[in-house]
Amino acid sequence: MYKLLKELKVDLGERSYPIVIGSGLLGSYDLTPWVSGGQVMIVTNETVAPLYLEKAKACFPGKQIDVVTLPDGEEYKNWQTLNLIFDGLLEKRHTRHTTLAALGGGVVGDMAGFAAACYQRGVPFIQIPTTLLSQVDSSVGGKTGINHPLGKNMVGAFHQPQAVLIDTDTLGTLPAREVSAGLAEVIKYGLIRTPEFLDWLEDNIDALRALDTQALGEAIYRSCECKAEVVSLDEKEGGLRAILNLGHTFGHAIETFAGYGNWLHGEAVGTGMMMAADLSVREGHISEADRTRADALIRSAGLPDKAPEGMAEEDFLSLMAVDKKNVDGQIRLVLMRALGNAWVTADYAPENLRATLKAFTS
Ligand SMILES: NC(=O)c1ccc[n+]([C@@H]2O[C@H](COP(=O)([O-])OP(=O)(O)OC[C@H]3O[C@@H](n4cnc5c(N)ncnc54)[C@H](O)[C@@H]3O)[C@@H](O)[C@H]2O)c1
Ligand SMILES: O=C(O)C(=O)C[C@@H](O)[C@H](O)[C@H](O)COP(=O)(O)O
Ligand SMILES: [Zn+2]
Repeated sequence: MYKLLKELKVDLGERSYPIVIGSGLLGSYDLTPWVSGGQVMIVTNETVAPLYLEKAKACFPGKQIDVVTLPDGEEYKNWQTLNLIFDGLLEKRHTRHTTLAALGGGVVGDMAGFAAACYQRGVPFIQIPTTLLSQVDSSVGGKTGINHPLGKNMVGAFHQPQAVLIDTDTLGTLPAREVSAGLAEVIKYGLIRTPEFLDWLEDNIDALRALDTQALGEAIYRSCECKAEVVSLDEKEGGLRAILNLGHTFGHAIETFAGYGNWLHGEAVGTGMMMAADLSVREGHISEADRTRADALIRSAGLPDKAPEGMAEEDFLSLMAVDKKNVDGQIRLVLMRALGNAWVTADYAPENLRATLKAFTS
């Protein structure tokens, strides 16, 4: 039997949905109340399927269950792979009353969610995230999509899930590097909106890296609570939601430069947050001591602190020029006024941005 740890709600009126957090959920938690028709298509990948597919199937008793198994990797978050989902849906005669279920990390979740947004003009989907990063971030909030060779997440849709089912037991099989990547997004919540969470993270970072179940449950809950609140206030990133992009303008440039493969999303975001902290110091918003504190926490999570070898200032500037937050050709960045207080702005000195880029490139 499962053990429920917490339940949260993303409050979006008729599109509201629960985030259920617990252990032993896969295999025993009944997800059929969130399935309106008789068909379910589980979208997963070749790494996750052997680990959790059979258990996931047991969450849909009485339903016709089909499966699409995608190749594994950020480099497959593209049109060709997305098409495999549509192929599977059509081959198995799934109608507009089907429900998709994303079983895997953020790559599977973003692609299955986008497929759900598009298939027969939109069908419901459920998120069953199995990485730390997807449990604390990508499964919540309805951003779905794929990458383009010229820019990260450039094609996509807002499409909210019916429910998010987080089984913390799945983290037991997650490689250490992926745990560190997930911690980048966890730290992000402390830096953008919840300073007291930063204190907690400093005390618990070693326990988190060691996969201490109690610490993980708490970090997942507090992260989802912060994300659910921000998304509930600003579903489609009219303003506030952009703070969830702390470190991402730099980070997405790194991922695109690296060809979506060598750098994990969380690693790029970790370095990107250090770059945002650096620029926040240069702009006179936070102190050198604040920056040192943020950097120490990011490093203690096992994250890199320099841009990829061979990536130059000009590479950053040309890749950041296509960022989705840009307005009228101006690069908008998420900066910090204090640790735990972020906002999006185009109001910074270009020479300070250049100095930041110089400091992180070799
Ligand atoms: N939609 C959003 O709001 C949002 C938020 C953050 C990130 N993202 C996106 O999420 C993606 C990154 O997600 P990710 O970090 O989960 O990467 P991922 O989906 O590539 O998963 C990381 C690796 O872990 C494997 N894996 C998954 N679950 C496992 C488990 N329980 N045990 C062992 N291995 C497991 C995967 O197969 C993969 O090899 C990026 O594409 C990023 O852009 C989206
Ligand atoms: O949910 C959001 O909003 C975020 O920005 C969360 C980010 O961690 C995530 O990486 C997201 O996919 C980035 O979105 P994008 O719009 O910058 O592509
Ligand atoms: Zn992210």
